[in-house]
Amino acid sequence: MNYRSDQKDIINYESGTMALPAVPGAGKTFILTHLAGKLILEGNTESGKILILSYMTSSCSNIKSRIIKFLEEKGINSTKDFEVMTIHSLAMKIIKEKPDVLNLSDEFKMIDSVLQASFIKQAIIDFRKRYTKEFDSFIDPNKKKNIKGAYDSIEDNLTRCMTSFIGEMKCKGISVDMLKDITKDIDYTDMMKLACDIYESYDLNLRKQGLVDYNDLLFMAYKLLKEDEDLRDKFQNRYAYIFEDECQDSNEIQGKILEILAQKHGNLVRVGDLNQSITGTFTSSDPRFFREFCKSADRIQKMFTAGRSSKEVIDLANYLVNWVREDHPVSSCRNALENQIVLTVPEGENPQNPINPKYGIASYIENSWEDSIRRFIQMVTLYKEKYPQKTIAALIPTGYMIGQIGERLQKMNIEYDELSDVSNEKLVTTKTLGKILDYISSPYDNEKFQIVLKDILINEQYDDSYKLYDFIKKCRLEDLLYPNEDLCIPDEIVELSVYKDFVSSLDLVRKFLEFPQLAIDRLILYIGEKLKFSREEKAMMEKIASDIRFLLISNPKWTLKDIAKELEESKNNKFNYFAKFVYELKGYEPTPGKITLSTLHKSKGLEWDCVFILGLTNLHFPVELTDKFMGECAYLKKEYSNPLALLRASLKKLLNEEDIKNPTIKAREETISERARLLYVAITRAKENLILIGHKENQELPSIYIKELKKFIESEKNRYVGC
Ligand SMILES: Nc1ncnc2c1ncn2[C@@H]1O[C@H](COP(=O)(O)OP(=O)(O)OP(=O)(O)O)[C@@H](O)[C@H]1O
Repeated sequence: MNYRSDQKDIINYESGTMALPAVPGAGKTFILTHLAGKLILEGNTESGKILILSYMTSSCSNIKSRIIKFLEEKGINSTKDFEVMTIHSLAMKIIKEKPDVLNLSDEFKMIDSVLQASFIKQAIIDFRKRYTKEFDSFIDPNKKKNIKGAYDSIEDNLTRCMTSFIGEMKCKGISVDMLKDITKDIDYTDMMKLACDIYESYDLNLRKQGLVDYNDLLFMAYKLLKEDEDLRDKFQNRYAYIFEDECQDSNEIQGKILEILAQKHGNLVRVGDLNQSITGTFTSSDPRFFREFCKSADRIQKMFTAGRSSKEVIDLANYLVNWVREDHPVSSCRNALENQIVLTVPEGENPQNPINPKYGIASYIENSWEDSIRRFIQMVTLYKEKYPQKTIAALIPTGYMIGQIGERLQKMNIEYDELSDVSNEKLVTTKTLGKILDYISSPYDNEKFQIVLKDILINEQYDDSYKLYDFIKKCRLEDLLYPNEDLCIPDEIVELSVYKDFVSSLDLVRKFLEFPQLAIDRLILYIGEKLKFSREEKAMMEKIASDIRFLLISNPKWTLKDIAKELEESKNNKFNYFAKFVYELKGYEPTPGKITLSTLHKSKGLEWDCVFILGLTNLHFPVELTDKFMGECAYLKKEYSNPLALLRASLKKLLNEEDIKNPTIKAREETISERARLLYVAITRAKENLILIGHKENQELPSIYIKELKKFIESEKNRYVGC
C-alpha cells in the first residue's frame, strides 16, 4: 500500500499513546483501519484484541467492513482479533457483566428519547402547577397576555434544555442527592431549583420503570470499572489496543473509561479534528479533552494533507479558517477554528486531489427561501443530466427545510435519499404496518383494500393492473375474499398478468384477517413474518410490537384503528424515533444520480462529488452577538432566555469551578463558534463542486459568511478565467 509521507509514521506504530489530529479528508478512518489490520497481521494482538470506538453505528459498520477487506486481501478470514462499537455499546457490554452490583435487573431496558422527553415535560408541568408564582417570575411580563402560548413554548424549551443538563450532570457523576445538597440554600425563584426538582422526578420515573438512559450507561460503566477489580482486569486483558475515532466529540466520562481500559497495556490511539467539533452546544462533548490528549500523548502525528477535495474547495475551506481567525467581528470567536491549514497531496502520493476542468464553486444570495429552492432545483437538474455518474448532496440546516425540498423533488419525480432523523425511507415500515392494520380494522372497505394491494402487496408494475382495480371497485369484498360457488371472475381478469399476484395477495390478506386480533403485538410480528422484510424492517417491526404491548397497558381502550392512525400519520411518533437507530445500522453510501438531502450535522464523515449548502442565513449561521439565536426562548425574561446556558453557569459557580458573568453571551459565542465549524464540515464534504446559497426571508438576512465567501469565490473565479 502506498501510504502518504504523513501516514508512514502512523502505520509503523506498535505501542504507547498516540494522538492523531487531522484535517477533513486526510484519511483518519483509512489509517485507523489499516493500522488495525497491520497490527493483527503482524501478530500484535496475541495478548488481546483491538477495540475501535466510533460515534455512530453506521461508521462502526463501515470501519468493520474496511478492516475485514484489508485482512481478506492478505488472506486472513477472521474477525476474532478486533471489535468495533460505539461507546454506548461498550458501556452496555460492561454493565451486562454485573447489573446486580448497580441494583439493575438483568432485564434492564434503555429509555428512548420520546419517553425521556415526556417524563421531563410532565415534571416541568407539575413544577409549574406546584410553584406557579415562582415559575411565572421567569416569564417576560409583556408576553403574559398569551399565557397559554408562553407556557407551551417555555415548557418545550425547558424540556430540551433539561434533557441536556441532566445528561451533563450524570456524565459529571452528580446525583440527585448531590444536586439537592448543593442547592439546599437556594429558593424556588432560582431556575436551579427547578432543575433539581425535574432531575429528581425524572430519575424516580426511570427507576420505577426499570429504565436506564444513555448517560447512565456511561457513568455506570465507569463506576463498575473503577470499583470492581475483577471486571476491570477482565476488560483490560481483553483489549490490548484501544483506538478512538472522532475524538473531538468525546466527553469527560468517555475519556476516563478509555483511560482505565488502556491502563494495563498502555496502547491508546485517538484520532480527531478539532475543527469538526459540532456537538458541544447540546451535549457534554468538549474538544478540550482531545486537545489535552494531544499534549499528554507519547506521540503526536499530524495529518494535514488531504486528497478528498479539489484545490478550489480546499482553498475555500482554508479561507474560512483564516477569515474566522483574523477578521471575525466577534474577537472572542476567533479561536473557533484551529490554525490547521489543509494541504493538497504532493505529486506521486495518494490519493491525488480531483481536478476540475473549470472553477468548480459558485455562490448565490436569493431574495427568499422559495427562490433558493428554485435555484437549487434548476441547478441540480442540469448537473444530474450532465453528470449522471456523480454523487450529489444538498446540506440543509433543518429537518423541516429538508421536508420542503423533498416534497418538491417528489412532485418532479426526482429521486432522493433523506438523511435526517426521520426520513421517508425510515418511515416506510411504520406506514406499511399502519396501512395494513387500518385495513384489518375495516376489512370490507374497498378503498383501503386497494391501498394495501397497490402500495404493499402488489408492488411490481403491470401495465394492465388498472383493469384489476376497476374490477375490484365493482365487487363486494366479502365475495372476493370468501367466494361461494356463484362467484365468477371474468376471463379477461384471470388472463391479466397481475392476476397471479392478486390471488396470492388475497390468500395473504385472508391470513391477516383470520389472525386473532386480541394480541395486536403478535399480529404485528405475524405480518412482519409474512411480508418479505429486510433486516432493518424486521428490527423495526419487533420494536413496534414491543412498544405497542407497552402502550396498550397505559391506553387499554386503544383500538386497532387508533394504533393504525398513530403509525400512519404522525412524523413524531414513538416508533419513528427508533427507526433512526435501526437504519443507522445500515450506514450510508451515496448513489450516483440520486440526490442526498441531509442536515449539516448528518453529513459528517461523508463525501459527494457535488455539494449544495442551502439556508446560509444569520439565523442558522449567526456571526454577530446581536443575531437571533435559535435555542433562546422569546417568552422568558431576557436574563433567563437561554436556560441551558444559565444552568451550566450556575452549576459551575456552585461547584466553585468558574464564575461566568454573562452566561447568555457566552452561550452565543459558543453557538457562533460551533456554527462556523459546522459550515467548515459542510464545505469539506465536496470533492469537486460546491454551491453555496444564502437568502433573506422576513427578519432573516443572508449570513455574513455567504457574503465573505462570495467575495473570495468571485475573485478566485476571475483568477481561474485568467489562467
Ligand atoms: N494513502 C492513501 N491511499 C489511497 N487512498 C487514501 C489514502 N489516504 C486516504 N485515502 C482516501 O482518502 C479519502 C478520505 O479518507 P477518510 O474518509 O478516511 O478521511 P477522514 O479523514 O476520515 O475524513 P473526514 O474528516 O471528513 O471524516 C478516502 O476515500 C480514503 O480511502
